[in-house]
Amino acid sequence: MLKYINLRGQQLSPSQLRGVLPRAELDVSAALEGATKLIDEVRAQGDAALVAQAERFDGVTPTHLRVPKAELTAALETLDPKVRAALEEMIVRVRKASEAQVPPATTTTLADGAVIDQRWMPVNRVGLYVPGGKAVYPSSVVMNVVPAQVAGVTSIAIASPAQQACGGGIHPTILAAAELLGVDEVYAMGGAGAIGAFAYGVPAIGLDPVDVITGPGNVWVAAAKRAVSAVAGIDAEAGPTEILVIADDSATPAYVAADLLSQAEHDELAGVVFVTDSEPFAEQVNAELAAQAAATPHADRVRISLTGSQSAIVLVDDLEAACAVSNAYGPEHLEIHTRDNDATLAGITNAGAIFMGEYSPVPLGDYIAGSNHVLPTGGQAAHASGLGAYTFLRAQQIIRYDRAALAEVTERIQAIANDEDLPAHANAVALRAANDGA
Ligand SMILES: NC(=O)c1ccc[n+]([C@@H]2O[C@H](COP(=O)([O-])OP(=O)(O)OC[C@H]3O[C@@H](n4cnc5c(N)ncnc54)[C@H](O)[C@@H]3O)[C@@H](O)[C@H]2O)c1
Ligand SMILES: N[C@H](CO)Cc1c[nH]c[nH+]1
Ligand SMILES: [Zn+2]
Repeated sequence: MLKYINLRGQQLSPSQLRGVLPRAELDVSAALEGATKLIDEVRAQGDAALVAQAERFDGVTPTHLRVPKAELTAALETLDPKVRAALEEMIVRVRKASEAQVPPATTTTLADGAVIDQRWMPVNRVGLYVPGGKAVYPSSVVMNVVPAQVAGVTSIAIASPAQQACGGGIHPTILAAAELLGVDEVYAMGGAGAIGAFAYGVPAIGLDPVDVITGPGNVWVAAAKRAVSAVAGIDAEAGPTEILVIADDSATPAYVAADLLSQAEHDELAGVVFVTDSEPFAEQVNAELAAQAAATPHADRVRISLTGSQSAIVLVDDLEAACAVSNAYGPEHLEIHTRDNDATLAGITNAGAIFMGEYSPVPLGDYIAGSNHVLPTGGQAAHASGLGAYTFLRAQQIIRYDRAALAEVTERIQAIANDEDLPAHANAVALRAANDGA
């Protein structure tokens, strides 16, 4: 089912590894031009472009671009109680874990009367994207909204594509999740156009520009976030899902295969990579995968994902080499199924989230572990974090020096300022020293 890349007996550098590891042909860079055109349409034509894009890509005219409050209320009232209970548990766990992501304010005293405070300020307004193309993602409402609320953001807008199956409305479970969390600014708009609408605003529907845009999405959404990132802050690009599993022959083939399959069902562009030091075990997992893939409801999508250029089994000499492969790839999700999982973890540097052992599969993190499922893709785990309360916070330093503390460093400031040929800087402190008779 998965093709093999055999790296045994080779000592490759991280950049050489990146050259041979699988990646999707349609990546964010390739989608950038198309996404930018869709954003430009929204900038120029506002709501008319959003409606035209929904008709073109979602095959439906949105009933309203701005969802009326009554629809949100009705969606929660009619929500299946079991789904409501699951959402509520997810909210509780994600909120607890997100609260641990707010750094404390600090005060550092450098000398008498010389103090630097650091505080963490939430941004004012955010636009949160909730995907809704091949699947609908009420869980992403929770994963976006809860950390924003924990950070203290007061103005929250949500966007999700209009659904043909819902007659041009947003899927009711998404609306119910928004209502459960007390968010009532919800727009039926999807893809790159929705990201453009958040970044630049759409006055005709009362949508003001936001400071930060977060949330997962397909390659067009991820490209649009990159395109607007000079205008609004973004989280990681969080594009088509990826899973990389490191396993040795102590693991259970059916579990490894099921977890690989779980992420393949998101998108034909989903990346599925399995790294192992055991060829017989690789064959068992591949056979399991073929059997499970044939029987899964989204078999067509899964087959395209598993056989695409972005998916493979990578054979390595040992688990140290497996970690090197994983670090070079920088997966969104890394699962570790080895005899000594913590020893393997010690070799890992780059990953969006790490799932340890047979009983911590990725779908646990997708829904209810308490961790956030909005995670960096396309190798961005090398420099980016998953979504968290910190995504909505800015560190601000507050400088408090009194007269004596400034006098103590005046000479040093003058020395550096003059060396940089910035004498007005030197003068600003010299003036105070002169006034104080120093
Ligand atoms: N990395 C993460 O944290 C994470 C989390 C959850 C989901 N995901 C990913 O989110 C994605 C969800 O994708 P989806 O498609 O189901 O929903 P989506 O809402 O992201 O995308 C649907 C929208 O894409 C646009 N679109 C569709 N075809 C297009 C085309 N040819 N050109 C331009 N725009 C087009 C349309 O505007 C449509 O409304 C999947 O790839 C999934 O793997 C990622
Ligand atoms: N696996 C996705 C993150 O890449 C998140 C998700 C939401 N629903 C199901 N799965
Ligand atoms: Zn998932």
